[in-house]
Amino acid sequence: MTGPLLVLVGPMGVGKSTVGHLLAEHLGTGYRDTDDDIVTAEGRTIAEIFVDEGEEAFRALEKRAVRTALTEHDGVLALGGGAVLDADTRALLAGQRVVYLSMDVEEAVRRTGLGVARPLLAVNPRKQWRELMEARRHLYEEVAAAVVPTDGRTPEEVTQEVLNALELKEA
Ligand SMILES: Nc1ncnc2c1ncn2[C@@H]1O[C@H](COP(=O)(O)OP(=O)(O)O)[C@@H](O)[C@H]1O
Ligand SMILES: O=C(O)C1=C[C@@H](OP(=O)(O)O)[C@@H](O)[C@H](O)C1
Ligand SMILES: [Mg+2]
Repeated sequence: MTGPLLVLVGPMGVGKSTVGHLLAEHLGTGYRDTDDDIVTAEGRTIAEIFVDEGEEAFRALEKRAVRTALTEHDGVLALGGGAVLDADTRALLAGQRVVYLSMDVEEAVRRTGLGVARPLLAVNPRKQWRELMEARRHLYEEVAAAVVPTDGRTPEEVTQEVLNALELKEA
């Protein structure tokens, strides 16, 4: 199997970026995040892209960024929370070691707060998060080889659970 050592999916704020960095450290490999790739390539924040061009345009950039990263990167890869909405992306993930980091709604609201960094949660985050999860939960489950709940766990504990779930040894 080629491609990343593992891929993290899950909703906004679940800790994909935080845990992804820790996993890369523990595994002695590189970390890559498709949101960061898009920001670097575009020279704009995710929020700016949403405001300037809308979600559809962001999804097109995201789709390309995920495909490129899956080809180029052999370490830990974190995707944006909505990447699994795209059917072609889900097909590409079918051959990968994908971990779904999950959490409940109260934890989600605590972690994402009310900031503007995540435009999809800018108004009424609790309701929006519930609706997003209704639409996405089955997609995360579909692509995942393992599900790791993060509620009440520190990023370090989540990292260990991911390593255990995939039976990966630390470097
Ligand atoms: N296991 C955890 N417990 C508590 N807070 C966490 C945990 N994982 C991440 N966080 C915090 O939640 C916020 C979102 O984390 P982030 O890694 O950016 O999530 P994602 O990339 O999935 O959107 C950050 O403030 C981070 O410090
Ligand atoms: O769930 C989503 O649709 C999104 C998640 C974000 O990434 P994180 O999951 O890393 O916050 C980012 O890609 C964008 O704001 C849209
Ligand atoms: Mg992230």
